[in-house]
Amino acid sequence: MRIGVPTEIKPSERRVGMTPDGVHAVVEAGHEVFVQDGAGVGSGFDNAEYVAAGARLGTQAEVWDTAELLVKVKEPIEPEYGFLREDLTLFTYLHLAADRDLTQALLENRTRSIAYETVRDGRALPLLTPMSEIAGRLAAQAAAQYSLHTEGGPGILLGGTPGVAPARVVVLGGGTVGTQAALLAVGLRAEVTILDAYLPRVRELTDYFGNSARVLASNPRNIERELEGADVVIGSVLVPGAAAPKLVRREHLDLLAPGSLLIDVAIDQGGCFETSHPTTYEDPVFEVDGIRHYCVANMPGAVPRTGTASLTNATLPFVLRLGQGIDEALREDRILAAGLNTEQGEITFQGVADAFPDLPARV
Ligand SMILES: NC(=O)C1=CN([C@@H]2O[C@H](COP(=O)(O)OP(=O)(O)OC[C@H]3O[C@@H](n4cnc5c(N)ncnc54)[C@H](O)[C@@H]3O)[C@@H](O)[C@H]2O)C=CC1
Ligand SMILES: CC(=O)C(=O)O
Repeated sequence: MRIGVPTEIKPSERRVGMTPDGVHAVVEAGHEVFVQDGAGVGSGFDNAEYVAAGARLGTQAEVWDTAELLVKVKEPIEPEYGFLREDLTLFTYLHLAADRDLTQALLENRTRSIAYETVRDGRALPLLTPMSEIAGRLAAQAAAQYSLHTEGGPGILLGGTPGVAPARVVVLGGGTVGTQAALLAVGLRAEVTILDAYLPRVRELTDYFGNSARVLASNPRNIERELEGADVVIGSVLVPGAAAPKLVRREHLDLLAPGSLLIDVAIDQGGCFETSHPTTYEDPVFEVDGIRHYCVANMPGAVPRTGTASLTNATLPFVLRLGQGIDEALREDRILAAGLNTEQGEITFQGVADAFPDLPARV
């Protein structure tokens, strides 16, 4: 199969769809891999490493136009829509429920798309998890950074100091992002509360964190009580593939401590705070009613060396499976089939169909 790996062009995105080691494994399996000239540089891989692994190098147009399967990191952005076509399968993060324009472009061009974030094995999301692990850790780092006076924050050390109380960090959604964010915040000695709506997860988190963090069932009253006086709120809920539920509304902002920070990691699915909108690393923070919002939609893009290696570890077995025949893989592999979001001009994923009831769907 002809497999393409283009350069990511989203602002501040330096990850790439495959490491040279990944390319080597795919070439060994008998496939042709076309990597865009310079695609790996931002992740620390130069052209020579890809060529040594068996890839051919090409321009953006050559890579997109020749690929049967295009392995990316981020969703195509507007300048890439012109490359979409019917005999192309996209394998990448898509977050379509939050992106009407891209959904329409995929449908109009009849492109088949498999979204990493909805590939699903029971409750596990094997291709979202590696980037969620990174984003969760980065969320705690961002909380520490943007609490500094020098970064426009209130001048709080998350862990406090002997005799001075630590910051209160509230984590909404205790899945992969939430757990990693809480772990680092606990490590910094902040006072951490995690809320999750799924009771078996609440039990797991309670056992896991012991006395180091409070774990509560998520409901509107518990959320309101925890927002009161919070210094940092990390939004990390997910209903896989669907638009994120808005758990914090504008009127809740008054409950927070002055100068506090909302970090909406779930922004890629539309965000779980009513006042959020996506930002990039070029201008990550904005203010609403005196409350700063950090809503970077590609947080792992800042750690491309870690991110690209971690992503390839997870995607490679699925790329090899698709390489054996995309139709067959989607028919026989229910984990991979859960990732199918669009095909032949129709939405094929329930959460995306629910977000855009006026667009053609087959779910
Ligand atoms: N901004 C970025 O760069 C990145 C964003 N993400 C996003 O972060 C979000 C979280 O991802 P994961 O942690 O991997 O998901 P996950 O599925 O591991 O965890 C989500 C948790 O939210 C809980 N939940 C669902 N509804 C809830 C509610 N109403 N109240 C409280 N908890 C609720 C679920 O029970 C689950 O435990 C996703 O939207 C994901 O796409 C992930 C990586 C990077
Ligand atoms: C999950 C995702 O969209 C990202 O890592 O950028």
